[in-house]
Amino acid sequence: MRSGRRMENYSGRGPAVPDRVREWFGPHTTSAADWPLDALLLAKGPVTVSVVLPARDEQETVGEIVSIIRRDLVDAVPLVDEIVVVDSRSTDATAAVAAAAGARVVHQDAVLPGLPPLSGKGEALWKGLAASTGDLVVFADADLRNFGAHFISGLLGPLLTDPRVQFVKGAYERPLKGPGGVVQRGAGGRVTELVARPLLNLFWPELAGFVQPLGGEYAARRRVLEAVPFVTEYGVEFGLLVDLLERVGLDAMAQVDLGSREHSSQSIAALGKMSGQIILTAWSRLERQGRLVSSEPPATALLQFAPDLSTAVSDVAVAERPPLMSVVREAVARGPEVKEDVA
Ligand SMILES: O=c1ccn([C@@H]2O[C@H](COP(=O)(O)OP(=O)(O)O[C@H]3O[C@H](CO)[C@@H](O)[C@H](O)[C@H]3O)[C@@H](O)[C@H]2O)c(=O)[nH]1
Ligand SMILES: O=C(O)[C@H](O)COP(=O)(O)O
Repeated sequence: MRSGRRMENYSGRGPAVPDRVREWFGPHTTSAADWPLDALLLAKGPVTVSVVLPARDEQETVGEIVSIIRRDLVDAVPLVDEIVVVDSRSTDATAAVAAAAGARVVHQDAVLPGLPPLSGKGEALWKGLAASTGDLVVFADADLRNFGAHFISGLLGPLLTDPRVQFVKGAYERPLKGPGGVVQRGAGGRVTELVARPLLNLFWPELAGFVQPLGGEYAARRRVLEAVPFVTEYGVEFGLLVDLLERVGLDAMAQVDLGSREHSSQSIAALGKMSGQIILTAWSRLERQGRLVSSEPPATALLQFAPDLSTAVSDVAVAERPPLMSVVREAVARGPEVKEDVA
């Protein structure tokens, strides 16, 4: 593995970074600039790469993202072999825009149609995994507003050059657009900072060195992704980190600094629901790991208040898809036709 970044402390006081995290961070954290395209192409050989973009109502951004990947990583250099957009029940022109830009579009509910449909981002990713074929799979959100090809090539660097690496997560600075469009550097990622990072530090401190544990840009070897469950909704990234830690160990996980990442922010109410889904995902992993024994399952209804104190109740329950490998094995045992793509 390349030599990476040193971990800097904000101040010398207070509790120290755990040795395990500090030792991991340096050699396992690189920057996109460390992975030039010519070096990646040399390393690629016969390995195939799929980019999978989950998209629900992303007609404003998905076209440009697909076009950039096509132009820079398919036409200019043969780094990416397929671009799959998973249309996640969009009600806008996402599917048409993505197809016009050169992606293969699959509809979330049309992949593995024999299974009862589930919902949310985790389901879109799992279906995208089923509908794609590359040895390496790169996931990226379809709502990025400052997308560049380095988001994809950077994530591929450690996987193409080091056989020990199984999973690579994007790291970045996240600006937040506040009232009046004023951009605050480093203020984005509110669920990350208020929910996910504290949960990880408290219960899976080995994962504390991941700069953006919830980020939607990450890549992995197909065989590893097919061997772990996918939590539905917005629990998917948290669940994958915890499950992959258990399956492959921290030293097979890496991160790459991709610079700055801008996306379309959701409302506080929507982020509250996302937080509920992440907390329930953490709960499920604590239970599964035998670290929490409860007499009753958590409630899954979230009551929220508007400024006029009117109320809304939503269900923040998450479900789970089993490792894709087990589903494909079962389907093969049953007979042909496991996948269907509908453009
Ligand atoms: O039902 C859904 C919901 C979202 N998406 C897509 O998933 C991506 C990320 O969704 P978004 O609503 O933009 O999530 P964020 O508010 O940005 O949430 C952050 O935190 C989430 C929880 O970890 C991660 O899933 C996201 O990738 C990460 O950007 C986008 O392309 C969406 O179109 C779907 O495909 N189906
Ligand atoms: O990852 C997160 O924490 C959520 O997507 C919220 O991000 P935001 O605060 O940048 O909107």
